[in-house]
Amino acid sequence: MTSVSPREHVEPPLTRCTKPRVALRLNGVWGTRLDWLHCKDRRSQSDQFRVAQYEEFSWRMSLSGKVAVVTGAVMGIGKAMTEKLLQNGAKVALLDMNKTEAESLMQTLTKQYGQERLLFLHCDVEQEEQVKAAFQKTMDTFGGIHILCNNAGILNESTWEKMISVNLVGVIRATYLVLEHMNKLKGGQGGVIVNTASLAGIGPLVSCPVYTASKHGVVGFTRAMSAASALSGYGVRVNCLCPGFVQTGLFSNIPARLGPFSHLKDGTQLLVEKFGIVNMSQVVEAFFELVTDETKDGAALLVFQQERKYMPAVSVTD
Ligand SMILES: NC(=O)c1ccc[n+]([C@@H]2O[C@H](COP(=O)([O-])OP(=O)(O)OC[C@H]3O[C@@H](n4cnc5c(N)ncnc54)[C@H](O)[C@@H]3O)[C@@H](O)[C@H]2O)c1
Ligand SMILES: CC/C=C\C[C@H](O)/C=C/C=C\C=C\C=C\[C@@H](O)[C@@H](O)C/C=C\CCC(=O)O
Repeated sequence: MTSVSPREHVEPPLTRCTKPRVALRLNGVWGTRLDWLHCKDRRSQSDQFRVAQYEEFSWRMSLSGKVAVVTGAVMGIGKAMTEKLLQNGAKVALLDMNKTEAESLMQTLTKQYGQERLLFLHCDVEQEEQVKAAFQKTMDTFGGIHILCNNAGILNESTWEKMISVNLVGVIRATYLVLEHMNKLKGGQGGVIVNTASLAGIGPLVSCPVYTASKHGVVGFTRAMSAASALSGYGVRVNCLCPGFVQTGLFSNIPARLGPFSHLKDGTQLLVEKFGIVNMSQVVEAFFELVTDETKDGAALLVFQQERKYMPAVSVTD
């Protein structure tokens, strides 16, 4: 039988695995990051490992009792993130500028989950003092912050400075401010940050050059912040979510959002037809994986209509 030394990384041929990653002890030897596929076909194929005796524990983080903050929480992807977090036992502080939508959503969520697990805070991620106050109010109300979802974002190439300010500077600002509470070196309990980027953070959206820049910035900041946190001992994982086209308010009336590049709207429509529309459920499952899978750090998870996949980090030193 192949014995796996604790330091050896063994990555068996992957088939789609729907079970969480586990760490296994094979006859007293721990396998690191072993992907023991629970899929039936894997077991029939597997002659590498005969598990005489194993203990397994999941890499999955439980959300029960955890405190999450979601920016841009009252509509679209942020609303779906909020609902997924609540369904899995977390307390959620919803930060958004849209009070009207918030009132309606809070009524619905309070009926379903109870008001003790919910907090809406009017907050513009462009405003340092509002973000700082929102995080403090969350700490005072729930006693901690374990998860930050930097989701607020806009698309309008006519107001490109504002787009950078919300989509990128807002993510950086909220990250630095939440670390004041989350960072283990500052008395925090550690945690995880998920930044909502986009496929446009991986490849160019020709009709949206500044939106593309903002999202590329989010991906780069995520990877660098993840490494900085790991090397500094903050105890905070940082990942980014890169969905394709999703039917939300941001994805409406696209030509009007292209500003000086509205003449390129037909090319954008072709891209939409090529990539298709991603279901919100797929976006939310990918988000949930980034939050709960504690092996994910510095990850960029791409969400397409038919699959999701991790984008390998490009190293300039290889
Ligand atoms: N819809 C898509 O196709 C798509 C695809 C990939 C990534 N994204 C990203 O997903 C995130 C959410 O977008 P969405 O599609 O759900 O859009 P949306 O317009 O439906 O929701 C965005 C939310 O953010 C809030 N918001 C906007 N500016 C804010 C600010 N300054 N401070 C606080 N809240 C603010 C809005 O009020 C709204 O509730 C954005 O970062 C967007 O770039 C969207
Ligand atoms: C008009 C913009 C509407 C919504 C913005 C939102 O963020 C959605 C973006 C959706 C798709 C962007 C696609 C970008 C596509 C190209 O750049 C592509 O060539 C690169 C993207 C991913 C390739 C990675 C891979 O296939 O491995």
